[in-house]
Amino acid sequence: MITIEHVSKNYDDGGHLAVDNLDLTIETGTTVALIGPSGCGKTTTMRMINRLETPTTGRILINGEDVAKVDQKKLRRSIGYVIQQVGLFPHMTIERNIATVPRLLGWEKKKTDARIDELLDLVGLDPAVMRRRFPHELSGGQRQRVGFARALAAAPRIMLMDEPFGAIDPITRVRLQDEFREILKKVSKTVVMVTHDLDEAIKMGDRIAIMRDGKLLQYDTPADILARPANDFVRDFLGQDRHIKRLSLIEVHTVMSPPSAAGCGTEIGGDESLHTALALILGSDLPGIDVVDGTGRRIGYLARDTVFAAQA
Ligand SMILES: Nc1ncnc2c1ncn2[C@@H]1O[C@H](COP(=O)(O)OP(=O)(O)OP(=O)(O)O)[C@@H](O)[C@H]1O
Repeated sequence: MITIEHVSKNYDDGGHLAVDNLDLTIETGTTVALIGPSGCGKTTTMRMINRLETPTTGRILINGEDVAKVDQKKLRRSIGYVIQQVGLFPHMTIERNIATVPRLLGWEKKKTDARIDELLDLVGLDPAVMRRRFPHELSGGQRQRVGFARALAAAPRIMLMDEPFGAIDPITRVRLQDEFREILKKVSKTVVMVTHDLDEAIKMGDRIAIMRDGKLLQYDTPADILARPANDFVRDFLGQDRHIKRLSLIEVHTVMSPPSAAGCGTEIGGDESLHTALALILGSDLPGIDVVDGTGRRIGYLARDTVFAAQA
C-alpha cells in the first residue's frame, strides 16, 4: 500500500504549490490513474513516490515505511518506472536494456537470461528475434513493450507509469493498454499512472484521482466518478458524454434478460460492454439483440431500453 500523507511540494519557495496538501491511499495490487489539466501536479506526485522529487512537507509511506528513510538507490530499484519516450539506452541491445536492474542487483547470468526470455514473451515479443536488436530497430509500440519489460525485470511490487502510451499511435495504444492491463492484473502490481487521456484512465484505473492546481478533487472508481462527479469542474472535465463512457464499464451479461424464444438475428458476446451494445442496437434499429457465449450459444437478450436505462 502507498500512503501519501498531507504532501505538499513547493519548487521555488514562492507561494505556488505544485502539490497542495495531498492525501491519497493506493491499495496494494490496484491501479490508480492520476489525471487533470496540464500543470496540476500529477507528475510531481508520482515522482515523489520514488524520490525523484522530495516533498516540501508531508510524507509518503510504502507498506508503512517512510520512503524518505529508505536508501534512495534501493528504493528506485524496487520500483518499476515507465516513461513516455521509454528511455531505452540506444547503444545497448534489447537484452542488455532489460537486464539493467538485474545486473545492478548482481543477478547471475543464467537467472537474468531466463528472465529476459520470460519478460519478452510476457510483453508479446519473440526473444529469438528481439534479444540482439537495438532500440532504433524497433517500432514505437515495440519499444514501449521493451520499456515495460525492463521496468518489470526485477519483479518490483510497484510500477510508476508516466504517460506510458503518450507517444504511440491510437490503434497501437488501445492494443497496448489492453495487453498491459491484463499483464498488470496477472502479475498483481500496485500501479500509479499519469495520463492526459480520460478513456485511458477509465480503462486502466481501478480508481481515478482527479487533480487541479495541486489539489485532489475526487478519488473514486471510474464508474462512481462518471456517475457522480464531485463538482462542476469534474463534471466539465469528464465531458458531455460521461454517461456513454460509463456504458463501457458495464458488461452485457450483468444486465441481460433471459433469451427470447426466437432469435432476433443480431448478436453480441456476453462479456462485451454496453457501449459496444449501444452501437450495435443503434446500427440495427432493433428493440433489442441476442446475447451469446463464446461458443455462439444464445444465453440472453439485451433490450434497447435496458441499455438506455443503464446510462441514466
Ligand atoms: N523542476 C521543476 N521546477 C520548478 N517547477 C516545476 C518543476 N517541475 C514542475 N514544476 C511546476 O509544478 C507544477 C506541477 O507540474 P507537474 O509536472 O507535476 O504537472 P503535471 O500535472 O504532470 O503537468 P503535465 O500534464 O503538463 O505533465 C507546474 O506548475 C510546473 O510548472
